[in-house]
Amino acid sequence: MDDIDYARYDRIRPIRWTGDTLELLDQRKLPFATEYLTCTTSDEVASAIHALAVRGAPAIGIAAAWGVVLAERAIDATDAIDAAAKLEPALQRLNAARPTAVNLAWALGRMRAALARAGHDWRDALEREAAAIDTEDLAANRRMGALGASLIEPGSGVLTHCNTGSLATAGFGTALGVIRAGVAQGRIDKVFAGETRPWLQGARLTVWELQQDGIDATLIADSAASHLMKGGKVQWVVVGADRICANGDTANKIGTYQLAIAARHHGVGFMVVAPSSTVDMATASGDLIEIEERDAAELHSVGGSRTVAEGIDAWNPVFDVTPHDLIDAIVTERGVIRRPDAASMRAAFGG
Ligand SMILES: CSC[C@H](O)[C@@H](O)C(=O)COP(=O)(O)O
Repeated sequence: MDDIDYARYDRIRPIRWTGDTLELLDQRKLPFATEYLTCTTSDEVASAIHALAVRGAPAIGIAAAWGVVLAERAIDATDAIDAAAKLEPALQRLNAARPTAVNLAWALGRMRAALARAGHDWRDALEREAAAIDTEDLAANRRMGALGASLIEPGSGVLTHCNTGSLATAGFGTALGVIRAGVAQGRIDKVFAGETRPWLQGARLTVWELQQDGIDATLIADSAASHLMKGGKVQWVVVGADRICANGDTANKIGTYQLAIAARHHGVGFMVVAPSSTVDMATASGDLIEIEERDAAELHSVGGSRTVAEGIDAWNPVFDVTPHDLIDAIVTERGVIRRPDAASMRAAFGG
């Protein structure tokens, strides 16, 4: 199953820990400038998450974990218990940076737990935990790539949405990892990527990432997706997730829900690919997920140039929820759940 040369996908590193600082590849400037933002405090990391300098559910969890290490460097504490109390305000500010992707709260929960277990070496324990979160995410992505690709018949076309690649994760990607594996194995002949308005993660990031790998991808306007499916050009829609609930309902980038509806209408498969850190068994269904709403200014302009008359109102929810019954497969590093529902999710993840 593992016949993939992973090293060729290692070129893009969105998150670099230097030992003293956290360097984040500034995704607001891609694809035309490759610049790293240097964070020396946890509040700088929280701001970078909020401003989308670093984005993508797994990546914001990893960045936040390193943010806790930066917070640890700034405090004096007598022991791990004292440190936990002193670090908590910084953890809460990191947690508040973005609401929808559960990976952020999950990573901070792991950092709290690591501190609670630690002895006198609590500073090293926090650094080891952040590194483990990073390493485990890369391993999960590689595993999901192989599992997800195995569902795709040779000669298929796929459509993806937003950016779920190296930029959104520790490397290789979630949905984009499946696409990379599927192309490497000769299963996928054709890749389409939606622009992903308004922030254009697909147009600015996904097709650029695939170009770095030498994988041809065709960009489409988000509004061209149903027409593409009707023409029989894609057999699977492959997307990531920001939060998967206990019944399989899945929050992902705005526009995902309408892709799932169109896919079902056209007999196209719909696959969600995300690490188990994106699974939230404490949230029963998608109705309970807080959907982030961002500034209307993201809709008023394109590339910094105003496109909308002054005085026009705009509504900018940046995620939506795909009901579980529109999902054909959820792929995590723990395996594939076909036609997910509360029972199959419980069987896979407990709770
Ligand atoms: C692998 S990241 C999770 C999602 O699949 C991704 O597409 C997404 O929605 C990210 O949202 P973003 O707002 O760019 O952080």
